[in-house]
Order: sequence, then structure tokens, then C-alpha cells
Amino acid sequence: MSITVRVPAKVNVQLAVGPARPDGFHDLANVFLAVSLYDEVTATPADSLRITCEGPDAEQVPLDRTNLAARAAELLAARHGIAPDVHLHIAKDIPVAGGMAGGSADGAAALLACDALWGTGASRAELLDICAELGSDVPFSLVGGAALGTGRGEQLTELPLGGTFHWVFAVADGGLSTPAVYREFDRLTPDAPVPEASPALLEALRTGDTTALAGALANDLQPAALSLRPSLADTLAAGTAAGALAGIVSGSGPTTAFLVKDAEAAESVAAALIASGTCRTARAATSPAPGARVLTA
Ligand SMILES: C[C@](O)(CO)[C@H](O)COP(=O)(O)OP(=O)(O)OC[C@H]1O[C@@H](n2ccc(N)nc2=O)[C@H](O)[C@@H]1O
Ligand SMILES: Nc1ncnc2c1ncn2[C@@H]1O[C@H](COP(=O)(O)OP(=O)(O)OP(=O)(O)O)[C@@H](O)[C@H]1O
Repeated sequence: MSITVRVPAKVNVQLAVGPARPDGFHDLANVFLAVSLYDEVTATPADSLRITCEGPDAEQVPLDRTNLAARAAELLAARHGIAPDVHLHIAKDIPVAGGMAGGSADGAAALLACDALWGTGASRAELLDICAELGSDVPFSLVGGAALGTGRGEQLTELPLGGTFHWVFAVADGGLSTPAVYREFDRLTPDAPVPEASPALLEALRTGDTTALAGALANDLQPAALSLRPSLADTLAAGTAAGALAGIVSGSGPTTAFLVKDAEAAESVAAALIASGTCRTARAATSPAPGARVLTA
């Protein structure tokens, strides 16, 4: 018997970052939206913990116990006093190290898949607790939809969403290290204010107003990502020149996210971004998308 879980990528429509905390993390007002790019994680009984991965970026994914899917299986098994003997196969479509929480997605998916396979029957609260232990973005991968993350981004409040938004993601060559981007933020922003969610942005989400959302997109990590990867400015310029309503670095980058009017605009902006030579590839997607879900056969 196998269990397959499908899990979405995310984009941060607002990422407000405060000063570094004593534990090295930063307090955030992190407005997450799940988008329709998905990984699938399949859990199958095995003699020991084993990870395999397929997909265009598969060679960049660690197959050892540092993989967040493996860590999720180990944490759940340890809590329930069982051995983490499982084969986890990741069908990866989310860009790796791209600021779209691909590793976090696999952690949440593996957790849900193992819970179903092993019959551990973890409550939602226990699952969310393990997710937060795995990483700041992981709880949102479980929940999906739209949510405000406070604390280091792991404390979620679900947000009402009034419509569908259309996106194009420009995938860059190579990744950016999330800790390095936060360090660069600290260097560039010695007096970061307390982070707060923007009322205009929350209202744009609630009413499904694409134009208002385009005007409210904000990422405090963007100057840091641009400082470490100046060529992202060319990608942002190419996307907006091609007709995107707004462009932003996604999370810690280097993926850039473009909000567009509709599916037709998504197609033409994606084609123009690819033709511009300022990114490795471009993908169209919509939001919202559901969080991690077991797929029924
Ligand atoms: C940039 C975002 O993707 C936006 O959603 C997240 O803030 C990053 O979340 P993540 O990749 O799940 O991050 P974690 O695995 O929890 O932490 C990785 C590293 O990122 C930095 N980090 C992360 C989250 C946070 N609120 N403050 C931080 O400073 C820390 O250096 C930390 O050691
Ligand atoms: N299942 C996984 N898939 C991809 N990368 C993983 C996974 N588990 C661990 N990693 C490691 O995490 C690093 C970051 O990968 P990931 O795709 O999660 O980045 P990201 O999209 O920038 O994440 P975030 O937006 O949460 O910062 C990779 O370089 C890889 O070494």
C-alpha cells in the first residue's frame, strides 16, 4: 500500500521583516499565498528510511537525512515510538532553492503521508507542531490557501480570499541561501521596525482585487536578494515590460513572481520572460491552492 500527498508552492505577497531576534530568527508579518505548482510525495513501507526524487531539478535535492521529507518521517516516528522505515518518493515540480518553499512543501507532505501510512492518527495541532519544528515555512505548506504568518512565520492565521489571482514565476539559475539573504537584510537594514501586515494588502486579498494587490505587494527581503543577485533587477524589468501588473522577488529569492490580469496575460508574460533570456524558465500558476492533501487512488 502507498499513500500519495500533493502539496503546493507558496509566494509571499507581503514579507515584512523585523530585527534579528536573540535566537537568530526574525519576527515577520508574512502573508503567504499557496500557488498551483505542486510536488507529490509518495510513502511506501520499506525496510529502512529511503528518499528518491524525480523531476527537472531532482539532482539538486539531497537524498540523505537532511531532506525535510526524511526529517518529517523521523520526527513523527520518534514521537510515536516507531521506526521511520519508509520509502519516500518525491515527484518534484516546485523549483528548488527558489524561495517557493519546495523543501518545506515536501516536509509537510511527507508528514501527512507517513501519518496516513502508519496510522499514527496525529491531530491537526500535533501535525502543525511538527511542521513548525521542521521549519518556519512548513506549517503553511500544510494549511495552504492564504494565511498571515507571525513569529518567525510559523504562527498562522488563515485569511479570507475573494478571488483567483494569476501569476507567472521566473525561475533563476541556481539558488540563494535563505540565511545569507536574511544576513544581507540585517546588514542593509540596521533599524528594522516591528513588522506589521498591511491593511490595504489584506483588503485586496479579501475582495479578490488584482489591481489593488499589485499595488500592495511588498517584500522586505527584496533589496537583500537584489544585492546578492543584481541580475534579478533585469528579470523584474523584463516581466513588467511584458505587461505584468507588478513583479516581486518571491520570499528569499531568486525566483521572481509577477502578478498578471488573467490566464491569457500569464501566457504572454511567461513567453516574453523566457524570450528575454533573464531567467532559466517561467511558469504560470494561480492562487489560491489547497494545502497538503492525501490523493485518493
Ligand atoms: C524567506 C521565507 O521563505 C519566507 O516565507 C521564510 O522566512 C524562510 O523559511 P524557511 O526556509 O522555512 O526557514 P527556516 O528553515 O525556519 O530557517 C532557515 C534560516 O532562515 C533564517 N530565518 C528564517 C525565518 C525567519 N523568520 N527568520 C530568519 O532569520 C534563519 O537564518 C534560519 O536559520
Ligand atoms: N525535499 C527537499 N526539496 C528541495 N530541497 C530540499 C529538500 N529538503 C532539503 N532541501 C535543501 O533545502 C535547500 C532549499 O531548498 P528549498 O527548495 O526548500 O528552498 P526555498 O524554496 O528557497 O525555500 P524557502 O522558500 O522555504 O526558503 C536546498 O538547497 C536543499 O539543499
